[in-house]
Amino acid sequence: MKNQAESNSSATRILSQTAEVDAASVQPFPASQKIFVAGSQADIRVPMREISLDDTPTDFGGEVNAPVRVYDTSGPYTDPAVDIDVRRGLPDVRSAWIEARADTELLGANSSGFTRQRLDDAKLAHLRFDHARAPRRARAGANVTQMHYARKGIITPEMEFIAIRENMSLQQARELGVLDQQHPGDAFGAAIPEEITPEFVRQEVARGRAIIPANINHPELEPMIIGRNFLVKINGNIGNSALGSSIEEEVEKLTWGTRWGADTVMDLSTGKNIHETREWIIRNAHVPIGTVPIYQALEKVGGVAEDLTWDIFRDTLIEQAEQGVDYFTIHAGVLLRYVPLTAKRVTGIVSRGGSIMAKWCLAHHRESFLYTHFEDICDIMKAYDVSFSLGDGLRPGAIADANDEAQFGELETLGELTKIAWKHDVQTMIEGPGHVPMHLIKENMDKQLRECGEAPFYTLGPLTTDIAPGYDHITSGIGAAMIGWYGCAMLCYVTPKEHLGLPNKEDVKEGIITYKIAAHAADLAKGHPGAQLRDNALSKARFEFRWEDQFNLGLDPDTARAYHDETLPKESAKVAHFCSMCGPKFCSMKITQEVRDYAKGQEAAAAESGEQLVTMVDVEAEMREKARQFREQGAEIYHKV
Ligand SMILES: C[C@H]1O[C@@H](n2cnc3c(N)ncnc32)[C@H](O)[C@@H]1O
Ligand SMILES: Cc1ncc(COP(=O)(O)O)c(N)n1
Ligand code: MET
Ligand code: SF4
Ligand SMILES: [Zn+2]
Repeated sequence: MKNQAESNSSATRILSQTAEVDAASVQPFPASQKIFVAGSQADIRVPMREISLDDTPTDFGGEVNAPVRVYDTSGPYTDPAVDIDVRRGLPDVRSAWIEARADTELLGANSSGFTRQRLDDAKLAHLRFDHARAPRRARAGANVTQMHYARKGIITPEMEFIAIRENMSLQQARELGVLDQQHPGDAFGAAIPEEITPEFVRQEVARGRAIIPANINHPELEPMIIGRNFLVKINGNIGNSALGSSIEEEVEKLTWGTRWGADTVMDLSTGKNIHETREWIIRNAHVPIGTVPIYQALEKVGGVAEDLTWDIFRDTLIEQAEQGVDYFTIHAGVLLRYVPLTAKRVTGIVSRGGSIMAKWCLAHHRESFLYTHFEDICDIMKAYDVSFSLGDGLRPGAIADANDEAQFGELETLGELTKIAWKHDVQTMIEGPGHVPMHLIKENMDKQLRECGEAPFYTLGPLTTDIAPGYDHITSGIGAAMIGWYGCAMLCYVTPKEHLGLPNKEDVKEGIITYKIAAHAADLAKGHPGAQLRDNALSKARFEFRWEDQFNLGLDPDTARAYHDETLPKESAKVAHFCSMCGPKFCSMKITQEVRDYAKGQEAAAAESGEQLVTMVDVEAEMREKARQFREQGAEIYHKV
């Protein structure tokens, strides 16, 4: 793979002719089929992955195991019916829905001066994406946010798509009887319904408790939702830096990251050709894309924070909104009076956006233009439906700095800004820390819910200790699982390279899998309906020594299979009742099976002789349980589908 410097120097290499999709990102998942669940109109087709399972071996009962449907973030890349060409971009999902609302117009030209300048620059021809879309904007006076429609009582196709997606065929699973055991969970006051309906999605968006990041200029997007009463989501960060990476590598990180489960992706590029890199990313992204516009604005003023102006920033917002960015991180809560509160911190201000704004504020001795122009920013957001991700510019970057006055002062300001954004019907989530020891995490969640009127929280980790550089996906995965359980709606991943360097494609996968684990562990602990289905199926496959099913039901089948095969590569080992951990004589699950077989034989003999025995099965308890299940299912027959 070429780096940026190399690809710039090769005059013959024209990206719009040569770029190729990453081959690994378009492989089908093993034993999986891409299926689409239909909505109320033909063009609402909700993707899911269906994993088919082997029958249970006859010595375990010989039953058929129903296929398991899982949430699918991999998009058209794993759809055999779609011919992927990254030079053309992805198929259109939403344009007809957007047009049908009749409140937007296609523009004859881009509204951003910077965009027009880039398009006119002949020197950029070799980097340009050839199939840019004509920009769309709200008609004069119109507000095109999902929150605005929700508050008017309108259920959009996006909302219906999301309801089907979040339910993940839970209803079908219940009918098949595969969800016969799930722990109730403890959701700390979240209000997760038994079934997600389009009307529930609308209500949550209307009251600001959930957001649907979906810019009208990003019609390739498969709608998803971020909110405490929905499945916990994860974000993966990508993007170049001054010291490395190319457009192709970044598109590769995008497709690789969403393959493994990224629900949204942030392009945090700060290096060369930020505009062109983003164009390639968005046109090839079926997930929402977030950015931090102040990074590119700083690039435009040569990296001198004091030289930033509202005009440059405003043009950058419009430039990015017309490309299709779905959410903007805006560090508008960094107020002058909070900056001195960071003076005694161990690591000061670790947020890039936060440090840039702190510098500007001190240099001008004024509140930042992000704060003073906040309502002007709202006006731009609602003309394209870009969501706010209010940045935590003063988050702690060290365990010692957690939950300090600067951090919590900023959070209070973010609460005030949330209310202003909501006045404009602009969708809003709030960014959170950072480096926080476990016992101080819950206070972050509780304060955020209180200050920000339950707007979704979106946290970086948190990292629960500072002592493991090289393993910060783990130090932060621990905190992410905890805060997800407490009610955080989206977990921003941290890769093993955190604090050390720019993550590559492998780091992206490592970070995503770690965060899928954290998010799912949180869903389970919250008692999210249906969350335990996949666990139950995997545990059953494990106990029945269905090795292929155990691999295929996992988050990373490739690694699971490779680890198993490292010591027992032969095909015959795939039916063995042991693995190389304990070997055939010490396999506890095998011995359990022998205990059960033995007990069965004993019980039969005792029944004949009339002798009293300790039995494996409490017959009366079984009957009571069956009666309870029957009552429960009976109630569900009348549940509206
Ligand atoms: C806010 C967080 O964003 C991440 N971050 C910042 N820039 C990039 C990039 N180009 N690629 C991936 N992650 C990035 C870091 O992990 C940081 O902690
Ligand atoms: C969860 C999350 N992700 C990304 C950023 C942006 O980075 P920065 O604040 O360093 O500019 C952030 N503040 N919070
Ligand atoms: N690791 C830092 C943090 O915790 C960020 C460094 S890169 C902006 O937020
Ligand atoms: S990750 Fe590296 S460049 Fe970024 S703040 Fe930390 S030390 Fe500085
Ligand atoms: Zn850090």
